Amino acid sequence: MNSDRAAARLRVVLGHLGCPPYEAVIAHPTSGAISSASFHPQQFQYTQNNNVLSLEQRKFYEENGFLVIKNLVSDADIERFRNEFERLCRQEVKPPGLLLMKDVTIAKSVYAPNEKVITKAQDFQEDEELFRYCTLPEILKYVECFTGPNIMAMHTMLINKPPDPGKKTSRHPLHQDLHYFPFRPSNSIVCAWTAMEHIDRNNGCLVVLPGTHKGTLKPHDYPQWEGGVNIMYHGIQDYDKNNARVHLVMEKGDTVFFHPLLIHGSGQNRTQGFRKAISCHFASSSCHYIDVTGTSQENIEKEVVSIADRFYGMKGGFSLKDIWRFRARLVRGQRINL
Ligand SMILES: CCCCCCCCCCCCCC(=O)SCCNC(=O)CCNC(=O)[C@H](O)C(C)(C)COP(=O)(O)OP(=O)(O)OC[C@H]1O[C@@H](n2cnc3c(N)ncnc32)[C@H](O)[C@@H]1OP(=O)(O)O
Ligand SMILES: Nc1ncnc2c1ncn2[C@@H]1O[C@H](COP(=O)(O)OP(=O)(O)OP(=O)(O)O)[C@@H](O)[C@H]1O
Ligand SMILES: O=C(O)CCC(=O)C(=O)O
Ligand SMILES: [Fe+2]
Ligand SMILES: [Mg+2]
Repeated sequence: MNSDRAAARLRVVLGHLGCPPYEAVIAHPTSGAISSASFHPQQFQYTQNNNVLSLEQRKFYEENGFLVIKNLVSDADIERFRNEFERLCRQEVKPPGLLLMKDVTIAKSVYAPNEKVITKAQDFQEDEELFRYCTLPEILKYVECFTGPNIMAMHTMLINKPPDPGKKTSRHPLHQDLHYFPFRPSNSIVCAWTAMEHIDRNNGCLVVLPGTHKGTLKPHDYPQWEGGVNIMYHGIQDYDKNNARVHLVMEKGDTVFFHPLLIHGSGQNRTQGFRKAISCHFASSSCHYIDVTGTSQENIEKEVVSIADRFYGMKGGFSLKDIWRFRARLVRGQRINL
């Protein structure tokens, strides 16, 4: 009997015995009941055993490489992130390490320090108000399902996708986030991305290729786009065009958790609003750094190191690993390797 059928049968049997539903049985592994592990030997590769995800949710992530949790972050918190982002853009506060990035088209036209020129605020680990996002118990509860108990916040972003300036530069090409990360194993890394308003295809929602997390890391480079491409927006050149693209329509507060090998991107913003999302990449602190020399990640390492040289004045001697170690923050449990 295959394990799906076994699980279905168990549910029927337990139902007859008046036992709680299958998920609840998983929640009490010490009660002497049969745990999910004994039913799915080696079946779960991308999620950890705990009692947070339902069997359905676990299977969905295992199969697809992402999971949307509706209404996870409160309106009040999102309002706070929005206000803080505006303060950062007006440069009323300047937390150390924060990178304010402009859209390539906008950077070359006007400049005034306000939220209409900033495409992305990155590395807000020293901004107490925004970094709250990475410590929200409702976020970490899910993150733990992928990373286990020792959790580092590795990379933070508030994305403020501008109305497309007419050159399609507001798009983010299809990519795998792992391309940017010099640490492994990939299954212990997860991105949390929360919609700060209603997001659909009109304002450039996330687009995912379900199941691509089961593949390998692909070579990335700048796409050949006529209108220009933002710095470091590398894309995959040769992904399977037959792969179904799924557009994630999300409401304010909805949060998607996704695997760093999942191929994703975002389309152009055809509205006049600045489409906002906040995100953090988390990793188990027991992950280890790798040397990317001689791999497809060498091109991004060179770019990151040169920006860090310029930004932090780290003249020479610093590796990608040093840059990551310096920006990473522990959010739960113990700091081990990272
Ligand atoms: C320490 C770094 C760690 C990063 C880790 C990344 C991991 C990511 C992992 C997660 C996965 C995430 C996946 C991702 O998200 S990948 C995207 C990640 N992007 C970045 O990290 C970008 C970081 N941005 C910056 O550092 C600054 O904004 C830069 C240095 C770019 C400009 O700085 P600043 O604003 O102070 O500079 P300026 O106004 O004096 O202009 C200087 C020159 O630069 C030109 N210019 C400006 N903007 C852009 C642009 N957008 N595209 C192309 N060019 C641009 C500008 O026209 C001018 O050129 P020119 O007129 O002289 O020719
Ligand atoms: N033909 C294509 N070849 C390569 N990448 C594409 C192609 N079409 C879209 N993409 C990329 O896929 C992502 C989303 O595509 P999507 O089709 O949603 O956006 P769009 O083309 O900007 O807008 P729309 O199709 O809604 O008019 C973006 O990252 C975009 O860069
Ligand atoms: O457009 C977005 O919000 C997501 C962009 C993205 O995937 C990234 O920055 O890694
Ligand atoms: Fe990404
Ligand atoms: Mg399209």
